[in-house]
Amino acid sequence: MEVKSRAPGKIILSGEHAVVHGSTAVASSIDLYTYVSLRFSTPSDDQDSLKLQLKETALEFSWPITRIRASFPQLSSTPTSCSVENAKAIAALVQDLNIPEANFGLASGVSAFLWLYSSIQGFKPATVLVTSELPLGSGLGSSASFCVALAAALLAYTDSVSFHVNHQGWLSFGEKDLELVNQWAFEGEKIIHGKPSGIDNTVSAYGNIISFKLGSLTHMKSSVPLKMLITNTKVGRNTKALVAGVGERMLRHPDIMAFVFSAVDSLSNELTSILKSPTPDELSVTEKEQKIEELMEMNEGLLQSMGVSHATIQTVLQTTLKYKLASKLTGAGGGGCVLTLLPTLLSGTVVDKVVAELESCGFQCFIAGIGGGGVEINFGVSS
Ligand SMILES: Nc1ncnc2c1ncn2[C@@H]1O[C@H](COP(=O)(O)OP(=O)(O)O)[C@@H](O)[C@H]1O
Ligand SMILES: C[C@@](O)(CCOP(=O)(O)O)CC(=O)O
Ligand SMILES: [Mg+2]
Repeated sequence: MEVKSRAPGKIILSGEHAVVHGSTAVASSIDLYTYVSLRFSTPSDDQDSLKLQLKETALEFSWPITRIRASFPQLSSTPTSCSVENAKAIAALVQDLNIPEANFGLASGVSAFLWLYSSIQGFKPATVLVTSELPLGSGLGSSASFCVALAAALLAYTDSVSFHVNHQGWLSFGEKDLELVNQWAFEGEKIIHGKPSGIDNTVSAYGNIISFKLGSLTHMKSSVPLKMLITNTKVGRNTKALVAGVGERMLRHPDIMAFVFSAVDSLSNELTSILKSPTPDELSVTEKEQKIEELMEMNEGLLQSMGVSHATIQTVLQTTLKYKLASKLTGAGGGGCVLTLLPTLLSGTVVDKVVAELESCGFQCFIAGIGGGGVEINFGVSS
């Protein structure tokens, strides 16, 4: 019995961090995925353990099922936050793995895995293989796509799940089941991020472009092509620490930060109406692109005032500005990835020049497809 799932990463077009404090944010799925293959052991495998293989790092972790069973005497089968007691049990299971120092960031992902696996599937021996096309810890939502793909694979075998056929053996979940995948993924994100808003797991589960505010969401199809250059500064950072840093700044300057978050809310609402309004209407694509560029610049300024920029992000901003292109960081900031809008009428020569200049700084540039579908599963492929 084997199932494979895939869940997309994301870019945040406006509103990161402020969304954690109740502002609206706009995000889109991208066509880079995390894949999870789940295979339950059969009696002939003679395997009484749970194995987790992380392909990119070539790491493999394994726990005897008896040990996992003893760690979680009581678990709820509906989406539940990990209690302090269970978090301690998970910490003990992870500590014994001796994860190499260079990969220590994976500990929170492994913890989320243990929580989701045990809660959803209980104590069945299995092998889970994870591969990802996303750079980890770069603002493209690898943590959320990991949790969504994991929750999807784990829920695929539960009774009464319904699917729609998509393409080439890939299936999508019915509405109710998709929301269950999303809720479990959110519980995983809590373990990795501490205080996530839920936007990343929601856009990874549902796909498309969404406008999101405290759990309420609007799906959209953009009326503007939205071609974004993604520049990875390759400076590693940790979303949990950056989100906590913004929270602390808010405690120090509550009145000022309330204005900043409110400005972001208005900005995301304006972006939502630009993206939703049909073209052609009173605004041409070029006029809409100019408005989006201005909103990106303003959002970047507000993100700087939250304290989540980085010297490398400033370098990307200054470089793209030389070519009259607008950029903003995406995701938690502090390094990670920066978005640059590539207007429809921009010549290929300019794109080549700006990419060459950014890459000469040691950054990595790419263009990802925006606004595709969300999580899918496949019962017919072997990894
Ligand atoms: N494929 C994966 N395998 C294991 N853990 C993962 C994977 N993808 C993400 N994670 C977990 O998520 C963390 C990165 O999440 P985060 O700091 O939120 O950055 P982002 O979500 O922007 O990539 C990693 O350090 C790891 O703990
Ligand atoms: C900063 C934040 O808005 C987005 C974080 O995204 P990422 O983990 O950096 O991809 C946090 C959140 O919304 O949960
Ligand atoms: Mg994340």
